[in-house]
Amino acid sequence: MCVGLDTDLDKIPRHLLDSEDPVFEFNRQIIDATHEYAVAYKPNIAFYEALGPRGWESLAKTLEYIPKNIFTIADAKRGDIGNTSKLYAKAFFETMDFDSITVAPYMGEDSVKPFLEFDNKWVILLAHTSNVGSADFQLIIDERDHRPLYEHVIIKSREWATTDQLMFVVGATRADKVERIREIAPENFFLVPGVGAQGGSLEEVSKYGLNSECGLLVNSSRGIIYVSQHENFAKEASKEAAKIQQEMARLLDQYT
Ligand SMILES: O=C(O)c1cc(=O)[nH]c(=O)n1[C@@H]1O[C@H](COP(=O)(O)O)[C@@H](O)[C@H]1O
Repeated sequence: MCVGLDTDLDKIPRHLLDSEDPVFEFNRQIIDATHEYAVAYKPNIAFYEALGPRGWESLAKTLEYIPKNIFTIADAKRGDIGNTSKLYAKAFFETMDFDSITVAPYMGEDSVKPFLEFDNKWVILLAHTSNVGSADFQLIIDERDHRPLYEHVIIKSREWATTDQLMFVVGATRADKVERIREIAPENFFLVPGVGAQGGSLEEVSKYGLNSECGLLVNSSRGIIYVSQHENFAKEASKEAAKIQQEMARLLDQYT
């Protein structure tokens, strides 16, 4: 399970607003409360960027606070011409020591490759996303081979990277696609957002998406971190994280 740190000053419990760095204070308590159930944390960079320099500071402190054995994802959805991507990669892999970053594939090979040039770092490429707009481009069928565009993204990008540096974003909201995606990317890990607040089915995703290494990193952000607005919010988040993690363990047993 991956806990999404989509920390929004308008949504965190009010009493935290009196602390010196409310975003970090919220994240600190969430991390303390959930780390025994999580294998990854995914701060969504937009939530920090929106706050300007103090947001970047909260992000840096949060990254430093996450236990070192837990995988970190900079959910930044970057990707640009080669020399720019190189600096995005440097920003998230060197200046900040994230283990991975979400990358948009739209600009193609030279925009993705700079992220793959770092040892022990991962690219998480958007393949089939969880939002309604995913249908606008990702589902367009290529008449030459009748494949939707997102399948081309997966097939092509697998030529650029080994399976231990490339994951794909596969939204939970269209579980019907997961079986097919697992066929064309049997070994890659999938980052699966869209359970919880967006309504995706963990059961369906597990049924079709699990592989012998597990292969699924299931993210929930709002469904865990905003489960309570009260002073004991972290305890409630912990209970919710435990519940989801136990459900995942059950599904892992059932489907592998
Ligand atoms: O790359 C992502 O993480 C992502 C891809 C996608 O297809 N859908 C999606 O919701 N996400 C992110 O996953 C998180 C989902 O948040 P919740 O819906 O609150 O669990 C947000 O940070 C989204 O930006």
